[in-house]
Amino acid sequence: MAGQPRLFDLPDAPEPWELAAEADLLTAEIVLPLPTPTTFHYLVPDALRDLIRPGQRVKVPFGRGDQLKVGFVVAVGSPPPAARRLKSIDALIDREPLIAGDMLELTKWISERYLGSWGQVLDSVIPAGVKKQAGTREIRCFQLAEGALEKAASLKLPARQRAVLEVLQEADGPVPVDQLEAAAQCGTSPIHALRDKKLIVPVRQRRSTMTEEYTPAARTADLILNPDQQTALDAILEPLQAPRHETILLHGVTGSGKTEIYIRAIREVVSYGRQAIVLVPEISLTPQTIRRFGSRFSSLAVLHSHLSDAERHWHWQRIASGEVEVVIGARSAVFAPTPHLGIIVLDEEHETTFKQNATPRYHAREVARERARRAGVPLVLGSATPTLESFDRAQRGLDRLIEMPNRVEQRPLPPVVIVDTRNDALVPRGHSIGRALKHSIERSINEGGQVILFLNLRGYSPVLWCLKCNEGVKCPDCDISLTWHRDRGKLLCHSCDFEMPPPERCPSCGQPGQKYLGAGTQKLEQEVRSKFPDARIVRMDSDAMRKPGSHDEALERFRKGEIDILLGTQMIAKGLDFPNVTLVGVIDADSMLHQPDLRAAERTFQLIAQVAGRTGRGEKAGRVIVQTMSPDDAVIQLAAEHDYLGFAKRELAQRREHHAPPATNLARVIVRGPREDLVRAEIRKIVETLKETAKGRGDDLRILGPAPAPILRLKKLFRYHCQLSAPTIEQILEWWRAAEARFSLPDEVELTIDVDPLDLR
Ligand SMILES: Nc1ncnc2c1ncn2[C@@H]1O[C@H](COP(=O)(O)OP(=O)(O)OP(=O)(O)O)[C@@H](O)[C@H]1O
Ligand SMILES: [Zn+2]
Repeated sequence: MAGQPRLFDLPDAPEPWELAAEADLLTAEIVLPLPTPTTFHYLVPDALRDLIRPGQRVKVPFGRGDQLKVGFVVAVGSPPPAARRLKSIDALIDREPLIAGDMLELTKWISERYLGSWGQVLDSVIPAGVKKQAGTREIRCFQLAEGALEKAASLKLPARQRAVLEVLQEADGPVPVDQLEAAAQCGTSPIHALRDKKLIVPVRQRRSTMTEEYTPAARTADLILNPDQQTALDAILEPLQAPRHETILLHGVTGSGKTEIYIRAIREVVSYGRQAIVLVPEISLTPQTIRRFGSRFSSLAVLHSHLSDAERHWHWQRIASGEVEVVIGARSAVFAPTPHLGIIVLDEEHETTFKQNATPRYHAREVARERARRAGVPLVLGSATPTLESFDRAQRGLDRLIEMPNRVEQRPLPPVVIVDTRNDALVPRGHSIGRALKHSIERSINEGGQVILFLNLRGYSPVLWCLKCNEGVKCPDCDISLTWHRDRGKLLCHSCDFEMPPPERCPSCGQPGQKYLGAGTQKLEQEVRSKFPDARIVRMDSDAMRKPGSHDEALERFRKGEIDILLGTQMIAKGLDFPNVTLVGVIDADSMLHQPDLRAAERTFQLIAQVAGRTGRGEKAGRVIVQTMSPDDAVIQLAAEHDYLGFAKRELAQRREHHAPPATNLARVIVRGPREDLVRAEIRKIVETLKETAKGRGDDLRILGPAPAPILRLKKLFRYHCQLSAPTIEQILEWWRAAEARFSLPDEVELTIDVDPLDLR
């Protein structure tokens, strides 16, 4: 800020009496959900003076036509020095602020860090159910008027009216009419009489209509920590007790007992009267974790994606009141309105679902880091396979690294056997399960163990191949092969909602003779059933687990031993802890490896290590079979050796060489629209502007592209992209802001900027 402008600098300076009048004006600074970084000042009408606070929504006239728009109040104060002729706020929407001051500041930070508009961030951060006050109802109540009791003492009142006054005196606050009638054993007339005498006054209050009571799970005792766990816990307790902010990366192999450490650290936080937020990848996928927390803490709020608006609002209020000790939730739970935050834990730190794939494109880990920093509390990141971003930070001493290289009770990590499917007797003939894996499954089941089979592809066949065109049948709206879902008799696009019955002739050349290629989980299920007719089998993927609760139910049956083989997509790779699993089979390690993505190797390593981690967790030993056509690939070999450090070292060197994260920072610009020529022309202009703006900002700003996006057409729109890279994120942000002001896009073309992109398709 340049300081207060002096009076004579103003084009037409107000007369002194105008200024005096302005001194008494109250204005509010408002952000609107528009794609602009600007805030707007409005006059606060007298009627709202005592009611208006930051965090509330208001309706304000906007633009030439004074169209009413909804915005958030972010500050209240005297008019800004240079402001002239301000418009007035039209109406106040919320009685109470929807968001506290510190969280307002955090949303502002997000809008800056991820190049979004503050208004849009605010709008998306506050759940719809909270805005609507879903699940609450306005109730007519009565309370005592001021001095009512003294006044009543000098009056002769009928017994019923006295009874009403007594009830209100005892209640010490507003009482709903029906409750008042019941407690005073009267009808409405004594109440109305008292109101007419001005002894009681009506008030409206919002009450929850939710009756759901939280039933705590059966309590279980704490485990005795082993020395590794104790060391890790001590490292977390130190900043916790100080208290100060520190980010701790807990790199512990699968089954090293990380959850128990979180629980102990949170126990400490709760003993200070503070609250904890635990972020997990996708809540409906981790019922076990929730149950574990539920059995250790008396008040829990679980924020999962199946909540109704009313339930979400109810939880939000419980959390804001401070009564909830632990909030567990997916990505957006990082915004839980805990009044006295004590710690944030982010489990399975490597999961990509922590990054939001729509505006605002924030990463929950970075938001958690910023929130924890502002609150002066620790952030704990846990994973057996940390992202290279987090591992690199820790190695450079920016965050604290704690290693837990061993499983609890000295259990060994399972041996991993790599099977080369090129020489298998079955796989080249179209089977998904090769000979070695088949024998291992038989042996495991005969010995009373359970089996997990992993294939990261849902549907029956991923491709319907035309032998004439030598091409798969694609979605008419996307550049993506349609997947055959035999159970529904349809070809589906996994990107949009398109579906169609399988065509008898190739839609592109009109010739018959098409072939289904490859196998998804549905085909795998069929093969497993025919190979192991006596086994009890369950398939777990988003098609099979569509009903809320079905996932939890299937896992419960697996835990009880009612299922022999659990097969599925990455849904089964996450955090499951079943002691009787003696075999894990990875059907196809290559599909992930050959993706055109800078993180393909990292994802392959993570997935193999994580699925492998589901076995050997109990008394029985476990083993893992990885089927691949690239048995010599270094990544697959390092995963088989459980060598995270070796992998990280190798991959970090490669990223450095290719100027890829974490050696550099990226932002991806995507331009899309219905006309390819327009989109291409616009991305070229944008790149030109970016190149010009980069001049004089140092030679380490780089721009890649423009180029067609790997999926050129998606949901009917053509997509082109480019990538900005720079040594620091601040450089990227400043560069973009300087260039952005100079873009002017035609209406049919949309632009998205994705800071720290994870999805590069
Ligand atoms: N100190 C301990 N003594 C005995 N058992 C323990 C101890 N700590 C944890 N366990 C048990 O070890 C198992 C693995 O622990 P946990 O699930 O916390 O591992 P994790 O590190 O989170 O693994 P993953 O990364 O695979 O999810 C659990 O069944 C847990 O109850
Ligand atoms: Zn599609």
